[in-house]
Amino acid sequence: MTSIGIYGSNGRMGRAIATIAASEGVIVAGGGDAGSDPLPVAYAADVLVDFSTPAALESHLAAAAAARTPIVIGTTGLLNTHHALIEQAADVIPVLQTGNTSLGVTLLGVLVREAAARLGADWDIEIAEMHHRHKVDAPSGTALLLGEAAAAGRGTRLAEVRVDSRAGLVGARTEGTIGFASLRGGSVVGDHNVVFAGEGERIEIAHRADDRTIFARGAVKAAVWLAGRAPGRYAMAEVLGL
Ligand SMILES: NC(=O)C1=CN([C@@H]2O[C@H](COP(=O)(O)OP(=O)(O)OC[C@H]3O[C@@H](n4cnc5c(N)ncnc54)[C@H](OP(=O)(O)O)[C@@H]3O)[C@@H](O)[C@H]2O)C=CC1
Ligand SMILES: O=C(O)C1=N[C@H](C(=O)O)C[C@H](O)C1
Repeated sequence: MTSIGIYGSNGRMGRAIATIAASEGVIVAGGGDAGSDPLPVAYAADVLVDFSTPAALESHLAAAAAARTPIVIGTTGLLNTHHALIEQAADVIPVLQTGNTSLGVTLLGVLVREAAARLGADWDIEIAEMHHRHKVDAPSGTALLLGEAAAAGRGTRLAEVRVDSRAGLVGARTEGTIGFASLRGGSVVGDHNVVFAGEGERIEIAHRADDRTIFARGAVKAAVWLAGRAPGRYAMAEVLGL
């Protein structure tokens, strides 16, 4: 039976993950939150899940690497420096990082990549997301994941074509860019809409999360799947067999 340690255990996601773990016979070996030492739980658990804050990621990765414990990272708002630390950690432990652990969004990423690959660069790609009023990062990790998928479908890197927001006299749209728009309000769990806008027609592919259970279920599944793997980077699509 797999045991997990939860970084961000008192948060919205941490609590949802503990509930799903209990219902699936996965043991919660411990948790960590602001101000706690991440090392004891890293040694106590078979695998760690991190749904906390980017500022804590470095210490969580260091603890996971010291204890040689695999880690699933769901925390969003990550910078290039965090991604570099994740790459380093993956030399010694299995790491799975994703902006969205749900089955629906993981499949959406595959569909978006495929659509972007088949449609010409004259089809403009825009990604809109809406989340609850408490969310602190924008664009959402999911929107960025979908943007990466679209960029990959076009054979480019998101960093080269990303436009985060528009306000004022910004000029006409540059062909090949991928635009993002973020809305915040109420209790919205997570809505994402990818728009492919062509001349005279438009394709929209959307995902709506009704409940955090979908992320928690994916996180627990990923954790169980990751335990005992060789060091390296892994993807949610592998966990789900997509
Ligand atoms: N990948 C995915 O599928 C999903 C990712 N997320 C992401 O997960 C993250 C958490 O979301 P959510 O649960 O809603 O956020 P919450 O604000 O509800 O929870 C954050 C948790 O992180 C803890 N925390 C804060 N600072 C530290 C620290 N230094 N060390 C350890 N823990 C710390 C908080 O502890 P304390 O209460 O003590 O401050 C709290 O328990 C966000 O980045 C969010 O975008 C969310 C949903 C799905
Ligand atoms: O903060 C959230 O709530 C969510 N965060 C993730 C993101 O940034 O995409 C996943 C989900 O949309 C909910």
